[in-house]
Amino acid sequence: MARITLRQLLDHAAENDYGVPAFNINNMEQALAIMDAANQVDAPVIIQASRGARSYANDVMLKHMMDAVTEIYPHIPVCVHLDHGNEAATCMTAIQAGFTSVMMDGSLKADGKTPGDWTYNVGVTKTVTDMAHLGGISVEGELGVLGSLETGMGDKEDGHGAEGKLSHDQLLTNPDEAVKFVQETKVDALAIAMGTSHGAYKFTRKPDGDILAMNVIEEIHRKLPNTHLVMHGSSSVPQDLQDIINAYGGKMKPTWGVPVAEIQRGIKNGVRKINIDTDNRMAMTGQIRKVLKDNPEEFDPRKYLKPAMEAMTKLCKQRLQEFNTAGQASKFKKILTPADMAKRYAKGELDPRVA
Ligand SMILES: O=C(CO)COP(=O)(O)O
Ligand SMILES: O=C[C@H](O)COP(=O)(O)O
Ligand SMILES: [Zn+2]
Ligand SMILES: [Zn+2]
Repeated sequence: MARITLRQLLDHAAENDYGVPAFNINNMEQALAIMDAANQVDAPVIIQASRGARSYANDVMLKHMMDAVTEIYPHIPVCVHLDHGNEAATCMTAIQAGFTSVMMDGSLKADGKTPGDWTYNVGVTKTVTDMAHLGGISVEGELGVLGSLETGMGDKEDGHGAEGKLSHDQLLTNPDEAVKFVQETKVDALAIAMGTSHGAYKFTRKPDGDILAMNVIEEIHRKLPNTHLVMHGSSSVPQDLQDIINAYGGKMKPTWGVPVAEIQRGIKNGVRKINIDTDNRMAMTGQIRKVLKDNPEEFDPRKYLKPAMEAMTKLCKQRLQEFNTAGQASKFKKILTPADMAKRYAKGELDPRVA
């Protein structure tokens, strides 16, 4: 049983200079596809479920799927993480369901739409870290609001995201505030805003520094060299996946995602968790479209879900290799339980170290 906390996993990643992709799941096929990839390349992995995933699949189903994958692949450390918790209660019920890590996204209020101010964000995030750490569970916070530096619009493409126009100050995490935020909340990982957004339509052109502000990450890393940084909205939206979808009846508009090279630059500068959902959605959908178009007589779901899973495994494997996560699973000597981690928090061993 190798369910690992985010904190232990990212501490290992920092010591060994790699990043860990956090892939979203909603169903068995996605869970199996991720684990197949992690197993093939000996990588630890983060599997995350959003509020939408929890209501789609049911917490009990998710809990047992996570038990199942750790039983099938006992040698692969798996962190089970809540993506974009909107309030303390959402985080606590995830912990009850067996998650080893939660995101309290206080950059937005509980409605998941209205930007939260400093006092709100620090308050709600600290409430969650205080409680979660007592049980040894890790917490990711977010400072800065995800959205486009091209248009100034928040990202509400998939339901969770700011509505309307945002200022440059909101769209770019302030490095000095990041230091204060980590000190006050004691989060284990910090998600930051620098121009990425959720979904497929991130950039209207190949991003440069004006619209994907990687320099902000570098500056935050200089001030917070010991804090694990998180990049959300980090799908690369590969052209070949857009082409497959469009070749088989899809209608995706031209778009750009986050180039892998920019993520690799982030990993050199403290980025340890990289959130990817859209690329996997596209990989699966492309294959489903292809099978159904090529074989209109087909109605056995396994006939299209199997190639969909294979395409997702291929994508996950590629990212695990590109982020140097591959080869790291067998390096873990001991997986600490949440109870072990709770003792470490209580002793102050895991308090933020601010330069
Ligand atoms: O950030 C994400 C989940 O929190 C996913 O981002 P993408 O939409 O770029 O895959
Ligand atoms: O926001 C991140 C992921 O893409 C999850 O999306 P979702 O809320 O539609 O499940
Ligand atoms: Zn999303
Ligand atoms: Zn996200």
